[in-house]
Amino acid sequence: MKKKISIIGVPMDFGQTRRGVDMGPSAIRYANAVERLESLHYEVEDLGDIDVGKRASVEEDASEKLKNLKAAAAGNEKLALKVDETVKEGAFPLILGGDHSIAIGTLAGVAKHYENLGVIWYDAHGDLNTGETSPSGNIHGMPLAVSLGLGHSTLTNIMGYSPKVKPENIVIIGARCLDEGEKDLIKKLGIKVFTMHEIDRLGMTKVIEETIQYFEGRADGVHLSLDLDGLDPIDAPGVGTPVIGGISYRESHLAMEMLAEAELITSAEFVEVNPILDERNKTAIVAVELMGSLFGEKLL
Ligand SMILES: NC(=[NH2+])NCCC[C@H](N)C(=O)O
Ligand SMILES: [Mn+2]
Ligand SMILES: [Mn+2]
Repeated sequence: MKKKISIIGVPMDFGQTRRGVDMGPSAIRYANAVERLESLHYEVEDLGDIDVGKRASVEEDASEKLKNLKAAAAGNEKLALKVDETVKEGAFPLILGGDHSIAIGTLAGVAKHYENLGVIWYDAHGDLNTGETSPSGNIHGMPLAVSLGLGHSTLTNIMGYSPKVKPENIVIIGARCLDEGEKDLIKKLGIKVFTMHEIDRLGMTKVIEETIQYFEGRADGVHLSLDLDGLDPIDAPGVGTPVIGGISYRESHLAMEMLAEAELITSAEFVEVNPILDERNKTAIVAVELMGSLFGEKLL
């Protein structure tokens, strides 16, 4: 039977302050995401974009540290409902961002269908901040904490349950920029992290082998949350918070190919593509190429 992939775009930019990341879903579609997956013999349904509203349409509380909190929460509520529907239907949810705050909605919609949802957080950052530890107030730096049940209740309560994931079911890959509070939380909760140091030292093959092993017998599904800034800015320049010294294009393909072979991933999102900061849509094109590998594309 042909597996069905349901694509959901989320033109969200409330989670940070740079403009343009709301155009990420369009840029990824223009890079032929649907055609690419269809060529791999999947049934692909593009459900269009979630209506996240305009910046000025919601009145925000001026004393709130979390920027655009109400607007971000409302958009994520809608996304969570849509994702929930696609999982119920038996389709593979593939979410196109948008800034990384959308992982709050994605995980809210996915995690209720699993006893022990695993999460691979492919990212230069930990996104483990709360209002107390965040240096910026940007919600895109908080989604993993929120999914652990930490942070503002407006966000943790989305879909009416919390936490969405357990610390022992998370693997972070590509970290090279962590705030102090995030480092403390990682140590306190014992979250598994492959920093760039481990990737250099072990090689990506070993990193993904260990990741797959780690989830064996532990997780009943695994969500891949891929922030394009996990890659080196040379390969993925169109992101709002680039950090040099990242995962290479080749290493990323290898990672996706190994995950495809292991048939581990049950939902995925590709986030932080900002066409305004990009070079000739390069970052969106890389995202689509990685999707190809994740869904089993091979040269021969
Ligand atoms: N999804 C991202 N690109 N997150 C970047 C977060 C940067 C920084 N740690 C912050 O909390 O503001
Ligand atoms: Mn990041
Ligand atoms: Mn991120």
